[in-house]
Amino acid sequence: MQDPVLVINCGSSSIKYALIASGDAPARLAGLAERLGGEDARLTGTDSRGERFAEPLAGADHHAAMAAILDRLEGLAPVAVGHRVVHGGERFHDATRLDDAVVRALEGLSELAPLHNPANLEGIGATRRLFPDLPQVAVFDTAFHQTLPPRAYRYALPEPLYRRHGIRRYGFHGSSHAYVSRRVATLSGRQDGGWLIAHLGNGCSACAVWRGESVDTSMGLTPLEGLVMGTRSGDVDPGLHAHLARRLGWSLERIDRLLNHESGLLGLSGLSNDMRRLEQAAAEHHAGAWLAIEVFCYRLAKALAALTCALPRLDGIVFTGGIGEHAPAVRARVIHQLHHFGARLDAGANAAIDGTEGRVDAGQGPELWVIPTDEEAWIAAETRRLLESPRS
Ligand SMILES: Nc1ncnc2c1ncn2[C@@H]1O[C@H](COP(=O)(O)OP(=O)(O)O)[C@@H](O)[C@H]1O
Ligand SMILES: CC(=O)OP(=O)(O)O
Ligand SMILES: [Mg+2]
Repeated sequence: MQDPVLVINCGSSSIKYALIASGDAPARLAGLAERLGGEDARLTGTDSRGERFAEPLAGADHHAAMAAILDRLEGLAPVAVGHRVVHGGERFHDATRLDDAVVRALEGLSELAPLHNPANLEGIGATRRLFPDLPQVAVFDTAFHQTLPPRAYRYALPEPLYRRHGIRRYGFHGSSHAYVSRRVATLSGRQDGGWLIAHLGNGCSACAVWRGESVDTSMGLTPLEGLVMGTRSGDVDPGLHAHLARRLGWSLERIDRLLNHESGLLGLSGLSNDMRRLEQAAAEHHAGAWLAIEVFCYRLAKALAALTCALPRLDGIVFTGGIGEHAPAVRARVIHQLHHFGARLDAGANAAIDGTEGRVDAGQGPELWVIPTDEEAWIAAETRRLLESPRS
């Protein structure tokens, strides 16, 4: 494996990793350490022979899980580590080499992405201790959205809140939107096109991309704005916060927990945050599961329709993320609700595609694509780009 970059995507209770070689068809080893901190923690992945493995990691924390991941890399020493960092705030516009001062600045941004940045910092701390001599790079979810114009990134709030406190829309999932928009431009041959990307994972966001640049997106100051997600509410009336505080005496922490952890698909269905589980339950006539899927799809279609305003021309729509890649019924519902844009699915192609790249429109209206995202490939490429640039 040539000059491999280790990519770390640290969540609150999981670490996704990939060791990605350089070259046109880069080899990779990848895996997932999940349920960290619990007795059922485990590490699963693919080894250098392409075989799947599963290893129990009972009680392991992030540091112990990182050590187990390194054991699995079988002596393939990385030349650098690239980290996903969700929030770069006003200060970080591009991939940045990590040192003590950058880590301190990232700690200061944690309150803007409380589900994500603290976990990203755990991963950074663990790998800096394990590899004190390797260059390490932060690749920000917010970086791709640096091209948003003011009309898209400003809230209708008094100007000093923006100028003095950085209260603006930042947007997230940038590595995914960047990777997928490059990929669809290549596959479709439309480098200059206008695209809508729907990234539908546990967190969900949509992005309008014109000529390769993000021009608007559904997430805002924090990764809570916009679409309905697994456990996050997405948009609610901003008056809800004051109402809950006055009527129910709820604290800010309680409201934060409600909107980040107890809402979305989970809150609507009363059953699960997992789309697979909801589709099964809906097939068995569970009313909450039906409603959750209906609200999820309607709100997504409405957001995509609104985002067309950011594009001089709509060439196509791309679905990605676990739900976007694997749930044909969700794609079908959303496209049906966008029929007045001329969007028409090929039902057979839509049903057949599952976790692979392909076009699913009926040959008229905007092109419709499914493209599996690869945030790790984007982060590895950005890490190399930074380290190979003359200024690094
Ligand atoms: N076959 C499937 N059908 C429907 N939903 C699926 C399927 N496979 C995965 N998903 C959904 O994808 C979501 C997780 O997306 P993923 O991109 O893996 O998450 P993360 O944001 O954690 O990377 C879950 O809601 C899961 O149910
Ligand atoms: C920003 C965000 O929502 O990330 P994730 O989908 O990994 O939760
Ligand atoms: Mg994700």
